Amino acid sequence: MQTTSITTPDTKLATGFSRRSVLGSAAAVGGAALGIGALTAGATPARAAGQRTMVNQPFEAHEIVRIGLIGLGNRGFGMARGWADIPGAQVVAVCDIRADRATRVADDLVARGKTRPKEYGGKRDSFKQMLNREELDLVYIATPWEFHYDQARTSMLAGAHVAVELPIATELNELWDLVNTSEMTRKHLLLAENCSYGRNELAMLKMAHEGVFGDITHGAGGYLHDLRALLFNDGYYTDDWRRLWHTRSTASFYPMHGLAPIAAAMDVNRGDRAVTLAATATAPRGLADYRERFVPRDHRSWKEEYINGDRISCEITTSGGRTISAEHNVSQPRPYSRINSIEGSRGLFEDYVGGDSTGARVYAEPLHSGDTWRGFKALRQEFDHWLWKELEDDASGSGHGGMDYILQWRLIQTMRAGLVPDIDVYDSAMWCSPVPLSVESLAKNGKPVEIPDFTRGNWRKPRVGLDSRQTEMPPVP
Ligand SMILES: NC(=O)c1ccc[n+]([C@@H]2O[C@H](COP(=O)([O-])OP(=O)(O)OC[C@H]3O[C@@H](n4cnc5c(N)ncnc54)[C@H](O)[C@@H]3O)[C@@H](O)[C@H]2O)c1
Repeated sequence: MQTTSITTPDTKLATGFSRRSVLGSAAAVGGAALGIGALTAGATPARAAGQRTMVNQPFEAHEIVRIGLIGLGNRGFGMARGWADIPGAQVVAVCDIRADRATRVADDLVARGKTRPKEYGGKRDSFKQMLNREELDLVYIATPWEFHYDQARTSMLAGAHVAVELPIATELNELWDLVNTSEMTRKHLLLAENCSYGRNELAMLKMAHEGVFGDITHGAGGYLHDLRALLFNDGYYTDDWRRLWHTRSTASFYPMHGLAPIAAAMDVNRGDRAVTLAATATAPRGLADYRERFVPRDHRSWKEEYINGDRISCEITTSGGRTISAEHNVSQPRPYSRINSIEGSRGLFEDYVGGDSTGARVYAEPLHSGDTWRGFKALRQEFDHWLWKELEDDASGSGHGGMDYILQWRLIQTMRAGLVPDIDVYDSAMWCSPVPLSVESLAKNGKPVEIPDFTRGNWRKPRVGLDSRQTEMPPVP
């Protein structure tokens, strides 16, 4: 399936994406566009004229949401069906640098009874042609990480709201540039963080907000997923893009799946603020060991050197005296876990006990006593989020236990009804900031570095986010 080579360092340099920038240099691509220049962790760039906050900014109401998709590999193909199935959403255009993948998705949607979307592809910047020609309300981006920033920024400048797969960008000035572009264009950009809509995560959020755990003091989350077989599978990640990141940088590439729900439960950017991050990295052992045992000697991966630590741990502090541990490890054998645990003055919750999320346990006063863990089932039922009560049947069978569908339904609902999105550009930037900040902290031998206040002071105001009030999906015209 590997027809076009796009991930060699040389072609990347041609797009403005350089190896040095991945290593945490502040001199990456887009900052110059809005005059950001080189940034260190704590610096806050001034707002340009005409730029104002997107905090509490509702979407304009859309009768129908016209969606364009960029990147139609593993993730994009699966999500295309979900987008097309949401009431009042239409996938009107699809784009992949590999044109055959655009055709595959278009064929699939037609086979499922949908109108055929326009196909774009063949070139690295075919997405620009799509953005120029199509009237799009929403662009969804599921390309390799190195393309997210440019594609997201260009989409907002073309007049569309944007949902981006993890991470929205990998450099600090790119994160700032996305914040600034969103504020300037009045277009929302959000991380398509499906795990924020996990059933346990949303129940945990509601319990945190209703005081079940008392004053929250600590949480832990992350992405612990044995990806070794997929990373070395020739047919999976296009042109090896994900494995190659492990040759370029020592960084926490992808902790957001576990970090985002914990940050939401702590009201980060909505009453509290993440202020410092300190990172540690273990030696890189897992990928080389796997290759040694399972990959033939003539495989191209034998030319690679893996430099990313197997486990990158980030300790985050908040202005409210809380701490968050955010972990990343995809290089060692282990059962899957996003950790997902939280504790406070009256109790605690732990997910992924016994290997998966069905083993979640809780202990909270005055309900529980005697040093004995209780199962989470009854409390989950009591604190079940309205989205799950409403959409359980529709979501069943969709990706990642249904949370992909819930994310998609809720985003389309907020767009159609003209509501404030649950996740905004500030949440997205904060959740993705461990990517560059872990590099910066590691370069300083693990010293804490400042996490920027992407809200520029608006974090103090408590406001609604994922713990939303129940509202209806507008009827389809
Ligand atoms: N939220 C989740 O649960 C979840 C799950 C899997 C993947 N992801 C994310 O989705 C993204 C894609 O991952 P994947 O596993 O689908 O990778 P993939 O390699 O299967 O797909 C990437 C696709 O992007 C295309 N592409 C590359 N450059 C392009 C360009 N300039 N224009 C248009 N298309 C381009 C490739 O041809 C390929 O089809 C990643 O960011 C990944 O982290 C998220």
